[in-house]
Amino acid sequence: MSSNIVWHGSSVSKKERQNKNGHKSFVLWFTGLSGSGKSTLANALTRELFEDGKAVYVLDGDNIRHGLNKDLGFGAADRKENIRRIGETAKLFVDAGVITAAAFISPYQEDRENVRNLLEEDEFIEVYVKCRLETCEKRDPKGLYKKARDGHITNFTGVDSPYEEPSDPEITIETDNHSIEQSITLIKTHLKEKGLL
Ligand SMILES: Nc1ncnc2c1ncn2[C@@H]1O[C@H](COP(=O)(O)OS(=O)(=O)O)[C@@H](OP(=O)(O)O)[C@H]1O
Ligand SMILES: Nc1ncnc2c1ncn2[C@@H]1O[C@H](COP(=O)(O)OP(=O)(O)O)[C@@H](O)[C@H]1O
Repeated sequence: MSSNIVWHGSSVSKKERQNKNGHKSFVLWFTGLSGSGKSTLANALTRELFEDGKAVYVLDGDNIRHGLNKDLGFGAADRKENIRRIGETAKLFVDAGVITAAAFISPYQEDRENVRNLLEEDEFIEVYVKCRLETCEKRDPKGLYKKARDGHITNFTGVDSPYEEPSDPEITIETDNHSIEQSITLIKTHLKEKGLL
């Protein structure tokens, strides 16, 4: 919709920022059902990387929906716009030299692929936080599944709104079977193998 706009180059490049920080910048995109463990893993990993001197930030669904995306709901079009804006935000963080952990249900494969395509190769690492609906519902950390089953919330992912599993994620964590510590180790091992840590 915008016209008559011209891109301005930056006086400090992404590479220079990465060199100053002493590491590459990229997005770890945690996707999965509500209660699967996205926020827990994003925050635990970020804490460890922060202690290790890395520049890190977490973008989290609940938090972003308090501010930047407070105008969006949970219908398919709004979820798409939610992920589009987060993708653009994550790209800015990567440009700023920051390791960015994004924790969003992001239920649609196409929307996740659009974010991947915004970034360079190796800058988007899809982490499928895989967990059986039954387990997520048992955990129900915010009581939302109960509300959805009782009909107080509609369009709830896994109940009356779809979740499309990633077809080829870089990392799959099965939080039914792995502890939080094991899950973090799996992610760090992948990042080291790829030369990102
Ligand atoms: N209808 C419905 N469906 C799913 N989730 C709901 C809904 N209503 C509120 N919530 C709460 O919002 C969090 C999900 O926001 P996201 O921005 O990650 O969702 S999405 O990516 O746009 O699908 C989600 O957070 P997590 O539980 O951390 O996934 C819920 O706390
Ligand atoms: N391996 C694991 N990884 C992440 N969370 C786990 C794991 N095992 C159990 N949990 C628990 O599951 C819950 C996940 O909640 P949360 O991180 O808010 O999920 P989400 O952000 O996907 O909605 C937390 O109470 C967490 O302690």
